[in-house]
Amino acid sequence: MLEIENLSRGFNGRAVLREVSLRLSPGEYVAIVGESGVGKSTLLNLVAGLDRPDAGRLVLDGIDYARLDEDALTRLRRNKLGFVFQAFHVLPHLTVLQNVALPLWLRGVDGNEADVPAQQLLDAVGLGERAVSWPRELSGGEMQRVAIARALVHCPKLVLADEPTGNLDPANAARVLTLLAERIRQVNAIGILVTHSQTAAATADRILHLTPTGLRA
Ligand SMILES: Nc1ncnc2c1ncn2[C@@H]1O[C@H](COP(=O)(O)OP(=O)(O)OP(=O)(O)O)[C@@H](O)[C@H]1O
Repeated sequence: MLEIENLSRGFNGRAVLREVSLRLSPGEYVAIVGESGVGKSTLLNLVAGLDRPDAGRLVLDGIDYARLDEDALTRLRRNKLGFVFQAFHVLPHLTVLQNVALPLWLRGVDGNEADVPAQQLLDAVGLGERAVSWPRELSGGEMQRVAIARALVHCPKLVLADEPTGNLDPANAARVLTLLAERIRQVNAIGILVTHSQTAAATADRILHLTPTGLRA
């Protein structure tokens, strides 16, 4: 269970999020839409533990992680979260397969053992034949698909995606969105997708609108 309770965040004295609340159970996948600048990415960054709220609680499986110290927060992110962000950090000195296997290595899975699920995810995003390529040899959209494979490989319980199909052609966008929704259901995860695309939002179970006064259906 993810509980977002009265979450507030402002920058330079200007309130962006005001007491935003949302409760999601395992298996729930929601899309958050809203005008540019309303605070969608700000909200996702808070839920991802990449930024801290000014006020409010973020509770995942009973733990208020808005208040954890950096080490504990890093462990929680590593074990339970999968992110697909606009600024995807594909590591240049690792091959495509190694990049995807990385979340498994960080959880102590042996190198060879990690290769199997990493290859499966690469196949699922249509990059099975690029496993030994280097990130510099990929296009922007291919790199984005590597980032998506990496975000899902360790079956995270909380999957967060910020405009995950921004650089993709319609066919690959559809493939990635299907994979995202399937994975979330398969592992009974909680999913939050932030997007401007109606088509992308429609792949989630429910659409929520973020407005200056909060989240509404
Ligand atoms: N680190 C920051 N420092 C100062 N202002 C910030 C910071 N992060 C976000 N903001 C401001 O907060 C507001 C909300 O930004 P955010 O990126 O969350 O909006 P968004 O709804 O995701 O927009 P878009 O749909 O255009 O991506 C914006 O006015 C932005 O300038």
